[in-house]
Amino acid sequence: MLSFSGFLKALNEVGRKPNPNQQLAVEAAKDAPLFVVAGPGTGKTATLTMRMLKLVFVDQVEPKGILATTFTKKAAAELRSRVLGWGYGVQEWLLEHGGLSRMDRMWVERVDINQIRTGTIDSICEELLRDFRDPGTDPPILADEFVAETLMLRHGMFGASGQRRYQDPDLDEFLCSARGTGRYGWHVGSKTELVRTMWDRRHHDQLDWMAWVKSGSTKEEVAARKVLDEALDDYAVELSKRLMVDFSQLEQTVLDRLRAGGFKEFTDELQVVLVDEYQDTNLLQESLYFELAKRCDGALTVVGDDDQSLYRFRGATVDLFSNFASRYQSVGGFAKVPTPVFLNANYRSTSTIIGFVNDYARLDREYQAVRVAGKPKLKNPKAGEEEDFPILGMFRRTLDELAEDLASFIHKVTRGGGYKLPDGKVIQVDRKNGGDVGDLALLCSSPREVNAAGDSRLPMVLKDELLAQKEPIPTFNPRGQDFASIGIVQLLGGLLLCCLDRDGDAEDAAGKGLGRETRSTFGQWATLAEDWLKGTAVVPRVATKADTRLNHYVSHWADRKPDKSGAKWPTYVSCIELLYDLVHWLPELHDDPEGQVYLEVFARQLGAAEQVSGFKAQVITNPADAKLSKTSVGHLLLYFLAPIAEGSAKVDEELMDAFPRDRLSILSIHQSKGLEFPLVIVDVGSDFKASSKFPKGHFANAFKRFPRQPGTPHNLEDLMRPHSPLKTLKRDPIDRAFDDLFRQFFVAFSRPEEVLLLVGLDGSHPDRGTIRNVATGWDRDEQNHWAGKVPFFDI
Ligand SMILES: Nc1ncnc2c1ncn2[C@@H]1O[C@H](COP(=O)(O)OP(=O)(O)OP(=O)(O)O)[C@@H](O)[C@H]1O
Repeated sequence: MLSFSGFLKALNEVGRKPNPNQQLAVEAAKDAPLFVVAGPGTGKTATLTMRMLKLVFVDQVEPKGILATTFTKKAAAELRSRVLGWGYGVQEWLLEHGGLSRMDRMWVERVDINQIRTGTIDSICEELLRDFRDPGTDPPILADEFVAETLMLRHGMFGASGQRRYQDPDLDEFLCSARGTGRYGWHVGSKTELVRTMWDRRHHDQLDWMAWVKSGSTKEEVAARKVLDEALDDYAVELSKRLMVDFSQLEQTVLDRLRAGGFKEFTDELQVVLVDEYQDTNLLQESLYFELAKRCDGALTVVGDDDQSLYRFRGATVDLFSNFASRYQSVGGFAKVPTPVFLNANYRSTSTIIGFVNDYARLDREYQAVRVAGKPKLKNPKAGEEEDFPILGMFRRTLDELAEDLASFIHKVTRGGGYKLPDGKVIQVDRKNGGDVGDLALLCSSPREVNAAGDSRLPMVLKDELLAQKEPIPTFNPRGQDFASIGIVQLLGGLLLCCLDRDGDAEDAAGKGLGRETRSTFGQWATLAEDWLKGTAVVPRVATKADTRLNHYVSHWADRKPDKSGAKWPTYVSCIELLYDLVHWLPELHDDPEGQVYLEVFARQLGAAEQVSGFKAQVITNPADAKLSKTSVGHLLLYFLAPIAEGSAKVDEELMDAFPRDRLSILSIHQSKGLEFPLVIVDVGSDFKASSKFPKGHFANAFKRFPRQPGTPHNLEDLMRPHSPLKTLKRDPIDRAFDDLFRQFFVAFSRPEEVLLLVGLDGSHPDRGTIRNVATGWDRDEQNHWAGKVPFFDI
């Protein structure tokens, strides 16, 4: 058997060397349970990869006996590429220079690294259902986000028989109070999203659903829970009619089958399970992992960082990670004790940034209670070797001043001669070596361009300022606006309506299934498109003008008349053809990176319509059967265009996993998880104005900086957990809201490699303002730790 030192040598030769703590995790015995607590940039993926390769080459575990999961498709792809890249490298080196015994050589020669199973938990579950199905059965079809959202909207919220549950006053009140943030932006799309979150939690928290449904405390609440239950039932029925499962059902199905002794071929081979990003695991997933671990003698490695848990709103339960060691025994039922391993050498950031992040994590005394005990500080393995800039702060009196100065800073750094600090150091992207604006990112709690009152926020004002620079710098922020309110989206929607249903017949026929608001939105879109076609309307941020050929195209479509004489309009046309024909005339949707994302939403929603509607997104033109023709178009309105108009189909984070190099990306902090940039700008307080106009005790935007009330995820936890095996949380919901804000800024502050710039208005400056804000040094006891000793350099 190859020795561990022989393996390390091979790893070294391909340029990889675990540090001492990483080595503890890599070297641990095959069946040792491991609890790896890994701070930002400390080589989680690298360590997991090295451990898997050690299992194969040293312990001679069959690759197909190894299962590794991570949180996003992108992270899973990165893990796979490292396993294969490093794995083949090690294999080759061992065969050429490893001095292997005959037996070891036979093993190394035949082993196929490619058989290691890696993926997200969902992709693995899907794979299991596909690869290990009972003879004669088909695996279920996976309903993606767009399909699930559409079915919940059309059949859950509207109701298959036109119940219009979204208008039910009891349900409305119940949902709105669970949401807890008032009625701004409260429409059928946001209701559907919340109902889907509850559906997910029902599974994620392994709820006793019927007990929950019956547990309302007032007459109205009991009624509301009943309507909700019916909505979820209808949704489930629609999925099952189509032989579909959504993500929650997928995991539940696999868990049930595992518990019943299923997937035997797979579980007989399984030897080790490894899980990345375990801090964002939910109870359903924990149950799955424990169930899998039971099949391999408890050989479970989990890796994560409680400080970076951000997905409470999707049912993540950070305590499952923090308390892993005890849960492994008490819930998993294993006798072994997991070995804790702490990874704290941060390879990403400069010493100054690492120091700042360390202090930040320790700033709030209360927060320490929920951090993993014994967690060491991050340290810099290459301290002193690199250029180190101070943390920077840019705080201004007004939003306009801030945006102007920030745009000028960004211009200097990326297009000009650099930004010079008083000590002579210059901050500048390295354009000769491919550096560009994409080396910078602006992280905000929300990338929205306008606030609830309709006023411009930093992403909007900065965008305009950047375009006004000597060399204009475009931004990339596809989530800046409500999808349905974007000009090009409305125009494309309107053109589709003009082609599909110019006289509104199909809309009238579909009438009951469409809300009044939806029909009025359709009307606005169609008018916009018609005026634009005539040249009498401009569409915001659309430079293209309509030409006669497009006018022709739309007329022919609307009349279902081919433009070649003698030709016959086809009986069946797939709507995707229409979509791409129209897009041809709108370069904004293929040349512009934001436009490409918008087009992807249309394409995905059309894909969903194709899967869920009886007409498979076909437009039928049959003069002998006008009703059928109308119904086929009606289905496109219901399943393709209405979800867009109703705010239910939108840009989700998965649609934008690559960022253009020549634009400034504006990201939510959630989206930045797992990413790194040379220079990161964090908006810590551009939304918060201190004004004498505000009455004392006015807490504008408090939930984003110093919560006075719990947020939606905390409300949902309190509402649902009493009926979950997880039981009611002991920690106060406001404390949980604070904990989450500290985690959010911990993630933001740990993204940069070289430069961290905090920006905000003077009211948030620790010395100049009094606005309570956990991102600028305040703890929850209202003490400002940064006052008088500001940890950044003001520019
Ligand atoms: N032992 C090591 N020696 C040198 N460099 C290392 C070592 N371990 C990791 N690195 C480097 O550190 C960087 C971060 O590693 P990796 O991508 O594995 O981190 P991560 O912990 O998964 O990141 P995060 O969780 O913050 O997204 C990479 O550039 C990687 O090559």
